[in-house]
Amino acid sequence: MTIITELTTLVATYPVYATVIGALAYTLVVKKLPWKWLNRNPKRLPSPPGPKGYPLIGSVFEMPTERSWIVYDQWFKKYGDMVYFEALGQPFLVLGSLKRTGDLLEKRSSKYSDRLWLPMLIELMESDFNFGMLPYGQWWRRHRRSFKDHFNPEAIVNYRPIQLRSARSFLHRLLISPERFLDHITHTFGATIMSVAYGITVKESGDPYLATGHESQKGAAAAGIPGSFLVDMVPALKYVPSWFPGAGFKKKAAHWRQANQDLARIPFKYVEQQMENGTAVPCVATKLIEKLPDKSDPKYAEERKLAEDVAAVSYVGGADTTISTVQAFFMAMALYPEAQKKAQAQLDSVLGGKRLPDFNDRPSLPYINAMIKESLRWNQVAPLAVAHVSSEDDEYDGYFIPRGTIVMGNGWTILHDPEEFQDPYTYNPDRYLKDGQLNPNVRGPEAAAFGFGRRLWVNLTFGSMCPGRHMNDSGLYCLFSSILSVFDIKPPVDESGNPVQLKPEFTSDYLTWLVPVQDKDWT
Ligand code: HEM
Repeated sequence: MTIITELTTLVATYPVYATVIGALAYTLVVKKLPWKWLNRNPKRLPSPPGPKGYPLIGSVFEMPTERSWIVYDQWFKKYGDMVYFEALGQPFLVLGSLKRTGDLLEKRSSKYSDRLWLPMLIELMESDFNFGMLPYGQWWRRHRRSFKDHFNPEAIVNYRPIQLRSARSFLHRLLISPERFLDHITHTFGATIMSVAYGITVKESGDPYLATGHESQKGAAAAGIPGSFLVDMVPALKYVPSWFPGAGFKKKAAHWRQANQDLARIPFKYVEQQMENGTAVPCVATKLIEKLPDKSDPKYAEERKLAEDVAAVSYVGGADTTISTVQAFFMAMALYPEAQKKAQAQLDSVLGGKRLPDFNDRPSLPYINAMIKESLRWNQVAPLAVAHVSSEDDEYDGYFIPRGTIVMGNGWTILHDPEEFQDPYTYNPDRYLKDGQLNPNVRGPEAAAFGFGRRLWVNLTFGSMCPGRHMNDSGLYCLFSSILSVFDIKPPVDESGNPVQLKPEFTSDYLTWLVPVQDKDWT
């Protein structure tokens, strides 16, 4: 039998193999390569500089799998501040300066604002409630508009009492069990968001809402990196049944799908019931539910889904990012006692050692404000932000960039540029201050810490994209100022009582974590 006959028999006998082989062929031959064959680059413009790779497979073996932002940073030194490569026919473009992110992700945002469609994350795990994953379009825009109503700079002022209460309860927990500070950080931010979004007061430990949230976040971290699952490269694999050898991803997807559904649906349903009983605590969800049309309205189901999504996304967008920043802050305080002392001296002079800080003190605490900036820069939580995808062929600076290119701004490179941030690996809040006040002429980390491009609605000058950054900012202020007004943060000591030499190492995940923080039991 020839190989063709063998293949035909196999395919006829086992439709699953037919799906897998067909899907692979479609992906490699039809989907990934046509721009080269169809005349989409009539001027024969070159691709931007970058590793050339091998025919067909491209740079698949050079593509970094660990701490990719550092590898891309080295590539910028070799190829310039814009690096292009292909892997298995998929084009990638990594941008290493604010000029490049500004030119493409902001000025040409109509062409560069799409998202990757990751079948594992979005379809199989049903993470589409997180509008950060949705493609650019009307459905995404409606989510963003609604989210903005609840998390814009004016709206978040209403959440200050919750943030203050959470910060004070954090201090209490820290006093009782300082060695469990990592658990306390996690609990504090989960509790704050559950209270803001759903008016729910979580349990002191073993809370089921927080456990579900953590499980959902784990799924997003695992499936959020393009290429982590083969089904992202070969979408038709999603039809493979879960009993099929090698289809373990389907079981994982089912587990995380359940967590996502529980996260989005259970607390929202709880609030609906509380509202019916007249016992609901005012929160984002109550406001969203109040605005829903009548149940008999044909638009009700769609509007309710949108409301459910918007309440839930505050957890997935806000918890891990902020928690990781606070963990890094603890490390920075232990490593840089001078910075800690300066902050404490300022707190003492404002509070007189008699009370805890509140939001009215913020203008008098420029050093704390500088610490927030430096904490976002020093350990950048999302070094490559969230990947954008180009939705049209484009010509830029004499180069051809095909539609479907995955475009990433390397925020880490931008925020560790020694020209802009002297001695960039040192935690130094003073870099943002002049005569004791925030210096408006120094670039803040907001320019690159929160992503890039037009998927934002406020403050175009920052080019910031994360719509939760105001909430994040007030949460960090509240916590940093509260902790340093009553605690000293020091490195742990060894058996002889000597301070342990700490080394800040960060993981290589989609969001970075201090090693080994991400291995802890988070519930
Ligand atoms: C240190 C804290 C945070 C960091 C570093 C961060 C970072 C980011 C980044 C890099 C993006 C994607 C930007 C891009 O596409 O280029 C993003 C999007 C988003 N963030 Fe944040 N974030 C933080 C806190 C928060 C908080 C507290 C919330 C919610 C209360 C939030 C909600 C969101 C949402 C909903 C999106 C999706 C926006 C969209 O696609 O239109 N984030 N964030």
